[in-house]
Amino acid sequence: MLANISHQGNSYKIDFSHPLDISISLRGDNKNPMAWYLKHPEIEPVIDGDFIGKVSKGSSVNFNNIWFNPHAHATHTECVGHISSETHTIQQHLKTFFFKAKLISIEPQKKGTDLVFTKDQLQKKLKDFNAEALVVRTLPNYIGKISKNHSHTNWPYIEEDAMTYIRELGIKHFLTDQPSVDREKDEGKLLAHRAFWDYPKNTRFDATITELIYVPNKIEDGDYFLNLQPASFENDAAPCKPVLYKIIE
Ligand SMILES: N[C@@H](CC(=O)c1ccccc1NC=O)C(=O)O
Repeated sequence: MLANISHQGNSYKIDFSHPLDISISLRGDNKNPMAWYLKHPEIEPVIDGDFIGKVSKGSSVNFNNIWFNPHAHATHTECVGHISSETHTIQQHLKTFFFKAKLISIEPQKKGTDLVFTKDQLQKKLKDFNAEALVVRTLPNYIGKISKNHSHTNWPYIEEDAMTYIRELGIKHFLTDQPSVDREKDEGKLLAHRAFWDYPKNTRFDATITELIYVPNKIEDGDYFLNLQPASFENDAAPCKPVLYKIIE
């Protein structure tokens, strides 16, 4: 199914029959990715007296409860409500779901004991940037990311001035394969989150950060359209299935 898209004075063609899924599918065992010191999600049949919600145990339907945390376990999209004292939900603030996007791959730089994404690295990759969404794939990239336990790993993070640069480029939606854009243990500073949303000075309520994506190596760096579709939750963050579409012409 082909679509012709007019976007800011330009025409593009994409093929809806070739989606490039960059989400991680959530599972109820320790092969699910984990962060923030939680154990893995649970997907278990409802048990109520003699009833077990499992066809193989005599029920007419499979009927599971699911326990998970969007920030710790799922490809998830968050709004400024993640760091604000007032309540803001992703459902309230994200109202459109299709964006021009750029995918770049960056190997973070060593800085003391940390690995960081710098402004300089971004500037080199985003010279003639013209999109609403930026997807950053961390190098090295490997399939083990879909079942990694990130807790206590001090993952790579975005430096504050690099995130300010991202905001100043007008990027509304930022996607990363890390559990956070900030340092794992940062005494609650959350400098990159604050810089991205410009919180609390000039808050960008319609801007989002999507974390814990996985971009398979077969997807090349370049320009795409992005369908960013968090599930409808009245919460600061919701599980999400971001999907890229290659621009054919
Ligand atoms: N880096 C913060 C902690 C933090 O961001 C956090 C801690 C527990 C659960 C979730 C967190 N952030 C999630 O997106 C800190 O060190 O205080």
